[in-house]
Amino acid sequence: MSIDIAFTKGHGTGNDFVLFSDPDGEVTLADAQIAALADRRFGVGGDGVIRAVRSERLPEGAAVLADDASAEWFMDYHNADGSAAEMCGNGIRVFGAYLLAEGLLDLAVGETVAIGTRGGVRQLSRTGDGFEVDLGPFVVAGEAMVSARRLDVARPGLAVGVGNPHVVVALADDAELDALDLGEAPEVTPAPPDGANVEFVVPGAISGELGRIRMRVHERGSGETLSCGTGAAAAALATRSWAGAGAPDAWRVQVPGGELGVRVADTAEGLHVFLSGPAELVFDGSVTLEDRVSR
Ligand SMILES: N[C@@H](CCC[C@H](N)C(=O)O)C(=O)O
Repeated sequence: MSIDIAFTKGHGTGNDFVLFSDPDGEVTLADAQIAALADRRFGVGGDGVIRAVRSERLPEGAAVLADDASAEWFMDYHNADGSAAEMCGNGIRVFGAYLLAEGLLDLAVGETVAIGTRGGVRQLSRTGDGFEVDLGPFVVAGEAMVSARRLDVARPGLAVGVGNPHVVVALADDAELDALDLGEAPEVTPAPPDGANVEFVVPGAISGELGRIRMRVHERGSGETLSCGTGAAAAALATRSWAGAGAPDAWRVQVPGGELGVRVADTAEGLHVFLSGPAELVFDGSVTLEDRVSR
C-alpha cells in the first residue's frame, strides 16, 4: 500500500531535512522509503528525515519520559540512507521551528522545551534569531588515524561523543581543507564500532574569550553536508582540548552553509556543551511513497 506524506522542507545552515508529523506514531517507514524521501533526484531531497511523534507513542519514548515527563515530542531522526541516528544538532533546531509552525508547540523567545531523542532528552531554547540546544555532557577521548581523498597522508583524529559519535581531524590551513574530496567516506582506523561523523577543522584566531574554527564534515549515513551541528560542537570540543589550559569556552564554527555558535558551560549536572544557530522552514509539499521502493 502506498502512503501519502505531507511534509515541510527545512534547514539549519544548509543541513537540510524533510520533516513530517505523525503525532500518534501510526506511520512506520522502511529504511528504503526514508532513503527514497531523502533522495535528491528521485525524491524530495535532504540530509535527513525527521518525524515528529509523541514520546508516549514510541518504545524509545519510555526512557525519555522517565527522565523528563515534560518531553512530549520525540525527534525521530534518520540519515539520508535511512539509518537511525541518536541526535542531530541542526535538526533539533529545525524540529523546534517545525513544531511551532504546525501549532504543536507554544514556545516564546527565552523559553525552553524538553525534546526526546534516541540520545536522551535535550533542552531546546528559543532565542531571538533561532534556537540554542543543550547537547548535554560530552566525552573527548580516543585516537584514530583518518585518511581521505586528496589528503597526502593519514592524520590523527580525536574521538568526541556528544550523543552521537564524531572523529575530529585538524588540518594545517584553508588550502588543505578546501582541497579535500569528501565524495567518499574518510577511512577511520581503528573503525569506530557504530561508524562516525568525521570533521576536518582548521583552528583559526582566538580573540579573548572567543575561538574560531573552519570545518568541513562527512556525515555518517548522509555523506558530505553543508553543516553538522553536533559536528560543530565536536570540532569546538576537540580544538578546545588541543589548545589546553586557558582555551576559550565560546566558539564560532564556520561551515560551508553558514556559522554556528558553540559554548561549554557548567550546569547543575556538570559541564555541558551548547549549540546555537538558525532554523529555517523553506516549503511545504506532499508526496506519495510507494510500499516497495525499487532504487
Ligand atoms: N547533521 C546532524 C547530525 C545527523 C546525524 C549524523 N549523521 C549521525 O549519524 O550521527 C547534526 O546537525 O548534528
